Amino acid sequence: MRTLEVDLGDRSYPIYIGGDLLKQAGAYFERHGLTKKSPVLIVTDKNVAPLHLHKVEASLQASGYRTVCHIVEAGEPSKSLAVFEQVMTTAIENGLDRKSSVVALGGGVVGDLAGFVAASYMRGVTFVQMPTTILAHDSSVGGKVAVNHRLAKNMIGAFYQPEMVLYDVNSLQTLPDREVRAGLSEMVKHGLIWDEPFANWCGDNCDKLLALDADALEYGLIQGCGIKAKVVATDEREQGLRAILNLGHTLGHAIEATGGYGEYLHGEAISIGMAAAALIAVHRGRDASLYEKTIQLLKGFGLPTAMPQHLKEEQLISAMMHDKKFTENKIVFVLPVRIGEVEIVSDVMLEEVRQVIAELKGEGQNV
Ligand SMILES: O=C(O)C(=O)C[C@@H](O)[C@H](O)[C@H](O)COP(=O)(O)O
Ligand SMILES: [Zn+2]
Repeated sequence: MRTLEVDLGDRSYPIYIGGDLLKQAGAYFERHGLTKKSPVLIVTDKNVAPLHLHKVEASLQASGYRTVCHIVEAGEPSKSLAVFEQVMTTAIENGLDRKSSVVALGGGVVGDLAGFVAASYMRGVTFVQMPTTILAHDSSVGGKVAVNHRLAKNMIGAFYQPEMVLYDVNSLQTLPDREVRAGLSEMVKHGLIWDEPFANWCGDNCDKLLALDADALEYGLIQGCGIKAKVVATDEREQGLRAILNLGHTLGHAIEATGGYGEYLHGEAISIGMAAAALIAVHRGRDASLYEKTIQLLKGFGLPTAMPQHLKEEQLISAMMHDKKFTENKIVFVLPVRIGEVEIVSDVMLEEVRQVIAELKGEGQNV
């Protein structure tokens, strides 16, 4: 088991990464001094519940905790205000109080939803992240919690840090192939924004990662979480540096919203977004090899890098304009400088984006 620290002063917290941690949930709760007098709400989804819920419940109950569960539909549509209200109802009806904890057992959707419940219930209760996907190595660290609005992704939310992240890597072994690839998209992103050797390592170990080789996976997750933890510790509330974690997300979020939040997984959408960012950078004078290397890396993981034909340019542009990254009439883009380094730019013109959308449509479908 490895422990990484997200260093945020008196709100610092550990990320525990290792095997069979869900079965030890009760011991970790005790280690963190979480009270046994108040109920614990576990939020999970219909895919994760049959696989992992019993382990967490059994462990917490064996340690003397009273647990309550709320199981949502799997998938992005559960990140909605309607589902948020349903989880709140469960919390109220089961007598959660200010000393209660909310556990997110699942991937990014469950983490963001449960985190926003934790941040809002009685103005904030203890939040514990138990990620069960590769993608969640990114989303479970850093405290961004939110639900979506029909018009734009993650529009209603908060910065709310967890008490701990309990990352049981064994839980990844049952992930469907599509989820594996989509999760690795965020891992590749961490290499692209921060660490060229790690980006190269991802490329070299693509087959092992896709085959869920335990050692490769654990190494990749430790590196990815480590990069994320460093960036968040430097700029918790995204006043500057933290925006680099948004590589691929400007267009990526627009693709998710335009696709109705059901068509593309987050990791797939940001893969196309990362290809777009690299192409914009090349149009602005970076070496063409930057785009080639980026898409080679993404394609190695079977990730899409072409813009789906049926997504209308105007709808994508309009979705981008509703995004948080649109301020003072400018769209903020994270653009690669080279592999392992990015810059945050706010002077990308709509014409440049239109051109790239058109060019990436010409790439054909390559999922
Ligand atoms: O933690 C961050 O900061 C990120 O940007 C990580 C992203 O991968 C993640 O998808 C995040 O939720 C996007 O945040 P948003 O502020 O653009 O909604
Ligand atoms: Zn993301």
